[in-house]
Amino acid sequence: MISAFDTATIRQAEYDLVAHAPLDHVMKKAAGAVAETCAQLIAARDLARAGRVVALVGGGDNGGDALYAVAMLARSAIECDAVILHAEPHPRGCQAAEDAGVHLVRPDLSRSPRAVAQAVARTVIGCDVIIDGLVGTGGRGALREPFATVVTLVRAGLADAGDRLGRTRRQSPQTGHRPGTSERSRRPLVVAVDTPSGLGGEDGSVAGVHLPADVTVTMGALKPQAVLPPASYSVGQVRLCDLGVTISTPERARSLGAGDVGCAWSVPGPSDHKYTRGVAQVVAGSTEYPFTGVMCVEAAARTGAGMVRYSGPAEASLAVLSRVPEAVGAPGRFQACLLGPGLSERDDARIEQAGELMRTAHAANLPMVLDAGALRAWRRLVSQLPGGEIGPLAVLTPHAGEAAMLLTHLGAGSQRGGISRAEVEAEPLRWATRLTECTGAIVVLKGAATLIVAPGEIPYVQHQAPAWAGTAGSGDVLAGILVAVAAAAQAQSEQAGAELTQADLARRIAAGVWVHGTAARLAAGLRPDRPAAVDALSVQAEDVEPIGAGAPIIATDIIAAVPQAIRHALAAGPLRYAG
Ligand SMILES: NC(=O)C1=CN([C@@H]2O[C@H](COP(=O)(O)OP(=O)(O)OC[C@H]3O[C@@H](n4cnc5c(N)ncnc54)[C@H](O)[C@@H]3O)[C@@H](O)[C@H]2O)[C@@H](O)CC1
Ligand SMILES: [K+]
Repeated sequence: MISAFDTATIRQAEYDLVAHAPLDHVMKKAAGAVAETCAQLIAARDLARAGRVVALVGGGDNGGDALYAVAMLARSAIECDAVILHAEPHPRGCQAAEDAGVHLVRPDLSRSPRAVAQAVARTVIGCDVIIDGLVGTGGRGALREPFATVVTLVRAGLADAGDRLGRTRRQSPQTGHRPGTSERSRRPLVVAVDTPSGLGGEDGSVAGVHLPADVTVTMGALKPQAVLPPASYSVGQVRLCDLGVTISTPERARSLGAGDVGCAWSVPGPSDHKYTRGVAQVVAGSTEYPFTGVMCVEAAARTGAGMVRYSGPAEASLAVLSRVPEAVGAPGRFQACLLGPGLSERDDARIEQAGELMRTAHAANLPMVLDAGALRAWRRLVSQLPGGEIGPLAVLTPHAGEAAMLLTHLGAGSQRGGISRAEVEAEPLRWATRLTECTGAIVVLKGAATLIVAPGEIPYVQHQAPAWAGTAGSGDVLAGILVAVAAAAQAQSEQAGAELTQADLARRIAAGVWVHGTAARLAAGLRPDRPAAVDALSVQAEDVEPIGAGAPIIATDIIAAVPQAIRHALAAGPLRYAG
């Protein structure tokens, strides 16, 4: 499990720590982790020269960490510059850097932000690693000048360096030149100290310009921006430097790893059969989108449902049964239902069928997953339920556009108008939480990082899915996985004679999201675990997964990889006891 805490909580824990240990001692430990990361990244570049590091230094202890880090690197014969961008930089850090032979660059801070930024850009050219020590946990609000312009110019330079490299690669057929690994990685890598400067929102929102990192070496504990989107899209690989702080307050957000999923997963024992493993009922597809159900049903079956029942248009039933002959067309007992993929609001017969199953599930307190068409038909479907309440075991799976539509419909926006998709994308945690408050349901807000939020619970955020997973049908596969997970959870509770709780269901749903993302990674040719290496300080440079790593996939590739993803989770989970 990866846990992220509020910045103020972590700062307090660090204060408590430095009350018992000298601050410089703690800072040197932090700086040591930054220096080690830089040295490893440079070593992996396989350079004929020693390598060069440039630190961008602000006025606080974040800048102090950066100064101590370059001091350590300079002592191991790496060429280092430190660009001092504050009138009063950390004095002992400056001294340490100077003593170690670091070249201190002091742009004239009385000049325009652009002139200062150009001085920075000149220093950065040709370096291998940029250490971002402008602002850390002491940052307040959007970056001020000259940092904002410095960051803008450095970002532009990095993008340009990437483009030039791309052109070289495209030219290779004419020149016969094949860029090697070291050339591929010629763009300077950015190592953020504690957090990329400019990212400070406690809810993952991003205000103003920031410097995205390839690796973030974070101190003490993970900050919210390390896991919460959209900020988390800019932290790169996160490495935790364990300072030995103790935090007893609840997390701001958590992410399940393979071992947690292995623990949460229902596995069949010798006395199990299809009904005790969970029967999933799927209502998907319509005359407009007849074949959506194929993906939902196959995904549910491959996730390990004991049985999958399917209701949909006649032509779709044939397609479902030809692909998954194990599916059952006849209605009957079920433990969780999935309503909505490929469901058209104009298909009255199908909406009526979905409504009937929803009433059955609601009356029996069974989990139900509401996706796509069922979210669009919210008013018609939910108004049929007693009190118009969907219940705690409902799982809503909107993407940002659907969440905006639903929030608008529920009147969750401002007085003047509804919520836009862009607003949800800018503050996904805020709006997922709002949606869960309005409905009482578990909300799975889909995106590059998917949030799983239940009322009053610590939100889960899962980052496994590569960008290639954003493809037609991927959401249908997720919905199929989730209904199988929900059916298994319900079946297990029935066996134990206990009520399935919303908190338990939310955790299992997060595990289902992990399986979907991990299956997509495997399908795309990536290794199952995203190299987040949060507690390993032995990173290899190839662990820094570049944007766009992997290869294109289609939704059915994800389904095919589901069993392998589950196998990986179970292998990382506990050895179960038969008793
Ligand atoms: N306190 C501790 O126990 C430890 C702190 N450490 C480091 O210290 C950092 C926190 O240090 P500080 O509290 O000095 O704070 P920071 O260094 O994060 O930020 C303070 C500096 O940034 C400026 N600043 C704040 N908001 C700004 C904005 N929006 N635009 C431009 N400048 C802005 C302030 O004027 C000040 O100069 C951590 O992020 C971490 O890197 C680590 O060394 C570990 C131990
Ligand atoms: K920073």
